[in-house]
Amino acid sequence: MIELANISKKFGQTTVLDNLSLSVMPASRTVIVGPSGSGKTTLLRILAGFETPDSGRITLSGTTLYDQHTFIPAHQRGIGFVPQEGALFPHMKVGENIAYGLSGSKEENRRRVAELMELVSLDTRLQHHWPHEISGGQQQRVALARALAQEPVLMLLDEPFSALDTGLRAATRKATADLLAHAGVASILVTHDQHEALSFASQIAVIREGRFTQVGSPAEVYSQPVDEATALFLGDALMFSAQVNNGFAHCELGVIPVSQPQLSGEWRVMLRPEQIVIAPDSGSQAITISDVDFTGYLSTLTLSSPQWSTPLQLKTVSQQHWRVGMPVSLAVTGQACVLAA
Ligand SMILES: Nc1ncnc2c1ncn2[C@@H]1O[C@H](COP(=O)(O)OP(=O)(O)OP(=O)(O)O)[C@@H](O)[C@H]1O
Repeated sequence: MIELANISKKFGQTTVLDNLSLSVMPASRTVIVGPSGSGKTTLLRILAGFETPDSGRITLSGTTLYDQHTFIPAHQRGIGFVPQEGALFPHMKVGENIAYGLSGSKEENRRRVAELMELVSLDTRLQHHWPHEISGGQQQRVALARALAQEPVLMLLDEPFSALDTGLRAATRKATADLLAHAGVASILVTHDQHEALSFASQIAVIREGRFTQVGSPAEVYSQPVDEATALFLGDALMFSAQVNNGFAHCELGVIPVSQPQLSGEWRVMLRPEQIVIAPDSGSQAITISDVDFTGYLSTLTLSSPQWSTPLQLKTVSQQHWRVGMPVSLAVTGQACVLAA
């Protein structure tokens, strides 16, 4: 539905976006995730029409929004934009904020505002409040309702939940995802929070230094990251040097099947911590717990073995019976991922 092809952008001498291409399907949820300064906001602003790229092409449902000869301005793109906090006009009441840009009669607009407030689960009585009189989560819903009022086919969300505390953030994120799915609106969410990315997305695009390092489903990008930086960006990971052949990695943890059986040679391989099962074991394996860092639901165990060059740190669900000095055995479930770099 929206296609970006070879989008590049420089600010002065600095390349901020470097030849980015991406396809977003109708009614899908794409998340662009990457560290601070990697170009996420710049890309969203280019899509919205607030910024012009230096080269490339953007099309929406077959219509060219940008190329060397075309620039469709923001208000004609049919794209909604919900920025970070502070999105509401402070001098307008909630209802006026939502109605901003509606072109119907007073009565029609009043009805539409009420409909939109219901859609985003806001009490319609709040329309008479000033933005500063409502909570951060409610303000974000107002911003979303205002963007939905334009009936966009694509919604751009620039870290819209970042000012909310953890519980409200997860609830608002879920409500927004459900709402957009119900309305059949495709969305592109920008975040530097990996949990948010994995939870919201049907497609994740990982961006680093203005380039997409990987685009895929959350499960794919999480379990099959292309490189160490992408692996670590999306969650805890254990990396090992391994000799790979015939579909197996031979490493300090033993012999583990790999997900890319066509590869052979010396590689780094990755496991997610939940792939490792720890059991008390006084047998011959001689792995011992040398430290337990208890943080509630999760603990970080330091595990040592005379056969290993360095101890292994493993974040895992806490167990009461763990003690320093305890002998354990490890079992690996699933496949290790061979990392390209
Ligand atoms: N208008 C501008 N003029 C000059 N440089 C800019 C401009 N806008 C952004 N930049 C630079 O472009 C780079 C990418 O910025 P951008 O805001 O797109 O990153 P981001 O990934 O959204 O970061 P964050 O997660 O911190 O919001 C940064 O180095 C930033 O300083």
